[in-house]
Amino acid sequence: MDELHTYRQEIDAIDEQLSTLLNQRMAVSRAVANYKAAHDNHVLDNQREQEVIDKAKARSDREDLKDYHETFFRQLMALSRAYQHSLINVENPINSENKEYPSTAQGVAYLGEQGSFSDKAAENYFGDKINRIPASSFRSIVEGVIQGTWLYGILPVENSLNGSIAQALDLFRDHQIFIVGEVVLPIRHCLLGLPGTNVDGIKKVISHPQALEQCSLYIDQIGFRREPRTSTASAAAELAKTDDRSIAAIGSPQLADCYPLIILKEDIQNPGNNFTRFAVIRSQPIYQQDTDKMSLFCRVPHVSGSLYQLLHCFAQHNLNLLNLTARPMENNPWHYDFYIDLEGGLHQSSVQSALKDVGRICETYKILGSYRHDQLS
Ligand SMILES: O=C(O)C(=O)C[C@]1(C(=O)O)C=C[C@@H](O)C=C1
Repeated sequence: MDELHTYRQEIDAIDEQLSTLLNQRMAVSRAVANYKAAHDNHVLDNQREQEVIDKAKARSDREDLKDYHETFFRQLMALSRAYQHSLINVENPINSENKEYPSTAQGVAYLGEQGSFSDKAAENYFGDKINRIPASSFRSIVEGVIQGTWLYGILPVENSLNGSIAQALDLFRDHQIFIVGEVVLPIRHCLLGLPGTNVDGIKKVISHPQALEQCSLYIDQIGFRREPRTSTASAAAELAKTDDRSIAAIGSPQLADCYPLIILKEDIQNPGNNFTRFAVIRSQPIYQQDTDKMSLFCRVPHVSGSLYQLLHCFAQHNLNLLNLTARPMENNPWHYDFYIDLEGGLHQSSVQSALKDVGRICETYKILGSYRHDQLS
């Protein structure tokens, strides 16, 4: 028997012990995952990981092995985290019953007033089956849904010309809300005025900043002054209360049905395909077997290559990304979280495998929802 063979026998014996220990360690990690799920704790605990690494380095019997100890335990804990994520995020929702929402909650809250694009999006999604309640801000919609005042909320998340709507994405990241569906609306803007208004006499236009931006070419061509309002519908409501014919509002043609205003000019939006995507949100996720789109927030370690690794794992599992938006972390300047939409539902094995890798790579990640994409998107 040569020397190498003897060494390999020794390594096999050590590996056997390591495998036994790995079984034991992962069993404890599984118990920790259940605890964390029950107590709403994050999987990643940086402080604890540093303690584990420091202790491991101190146990090293040679100075030149300290770094190997560190890497070994870092990897071990990344695997432990991946396992915990797979138990908390993937298995539980699919296998468990979708939880009941609070019985007091009812209706769907949308931004703005009657006739806003959000109102139209809510109508398209729910029809007349459910009350539509106007709300004054994104935050009040999210808080009302979490507190059980409203069953659903509807928020614009992306415009095909202007990109992601950062404020909505940040609320998804920072609150316990989930996306359960989406609506895509073609955005057609018109110029609205009081009856008797002459376009030549208009000096100022009021609307939501997104709408003003979406009509920037027309506004600049005529030379109107722009003034932002909280929504297109609140701009229309404000105009209807005045008798000032030097002001016009910009918004959907439906606003002319809701307020005593007339359409002065139709289709003033910038040329191109202008669609807005709305997310239907709820305080509890709904996981169904026929979903085909998912949204996530991912936080990768702030080191070279980590975002590449994250994207690589979606590519490896043949999953097409539909959106990737970097959002700054509030308490950590120049560091970013990544909002991701991908093609595929949580019930698919390729998605579940990719998410196991995502859990290994990310410091933390959150599944925002698995839902059906709207045909228009
Ligand atoms: O101690 C915990 O909180 C664990 O979840 C266990 C563990 C580990 O595997 O050691 C895993 C993830 C945490 O980031 C820290 C440590």
